[in-house]
Amino acid sequence: MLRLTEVCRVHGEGDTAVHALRGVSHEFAAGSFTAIMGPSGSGKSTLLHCASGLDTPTSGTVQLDGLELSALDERARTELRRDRIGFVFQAFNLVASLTAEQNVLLPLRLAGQRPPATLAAELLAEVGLGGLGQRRPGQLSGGQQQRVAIARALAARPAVLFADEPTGALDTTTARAVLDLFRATIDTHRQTTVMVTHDPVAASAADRVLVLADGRVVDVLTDPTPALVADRLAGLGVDPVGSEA
Ligand SMILES: Nc1ncnc2c1ncn2[C@@H]1O[C@H](COP(=O)(O)OP(=O)(O)OP(=O)(O)O)[C@@H](O)[C@H]1O
Repeated sequence: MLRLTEVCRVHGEGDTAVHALRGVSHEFAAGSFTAIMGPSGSGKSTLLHCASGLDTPTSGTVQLDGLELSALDERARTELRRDRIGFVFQAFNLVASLTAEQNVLLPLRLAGQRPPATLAAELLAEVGLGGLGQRRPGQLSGGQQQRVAIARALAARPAVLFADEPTGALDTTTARAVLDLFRATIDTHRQTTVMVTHDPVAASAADRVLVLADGRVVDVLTDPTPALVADRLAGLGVDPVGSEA
């Protein structure tokens, strides 16, 4: 389980200090799928970075399965990110010169492991890309590239998967397929999944939606529908369609 307790993050000091998070507490149950929403500047990225150990809270704690991230030194935190946490980004971040299979195995290889030759093909088959393992990113569609990125993120069988606008660069149908893939992999592997999104439709694929405003959790929506999410955001002055970058 991933637990945030009174997490605050202040950028800068004195007059120019920005309070990006102002005491966020939340438990992300093992195997749950949570979307993070909120107006621009409300602290979504900062929350993702603090929860994943990429950034350190100014105060408060982040615990993954009882292990407190801020108590670890930088090296131990890097190892924890590598072994227990997966990341998926809007821009896919694949290496253009490598094949899909090589991209999927790259993090494991960089960690000094020698994964079995069949692992990449298995992971790619799992995300619906069986037979495309020898293609390079430039020979794949956007949705297929995001599937490669998801297979790569899942290669180490992480406890938590963080996704930052994973459908932001995809058309509606492809986005839906990627969200369905998240759900299928959660059902199979039970990885806790946390996704930042501006899209109420994407958010409604999650079990619950955490709504941030001005660095605080102002709402938690369970069994979200696109209409409910859009309505809640409109109440915060956000135009969900207009805010979709
Ligand atoms: N490195 C930084 N230095 C100073 N201020 C920062 C830094 N990173 C973020 N901030 C500020 O912290 C606040 C929260 O930023 P954050 O990026 O977490 O918001 P967000 O909800 O992800 O926004 P968006 O939807 O626009 O991506 C903003 O006011 C932002 O300007």
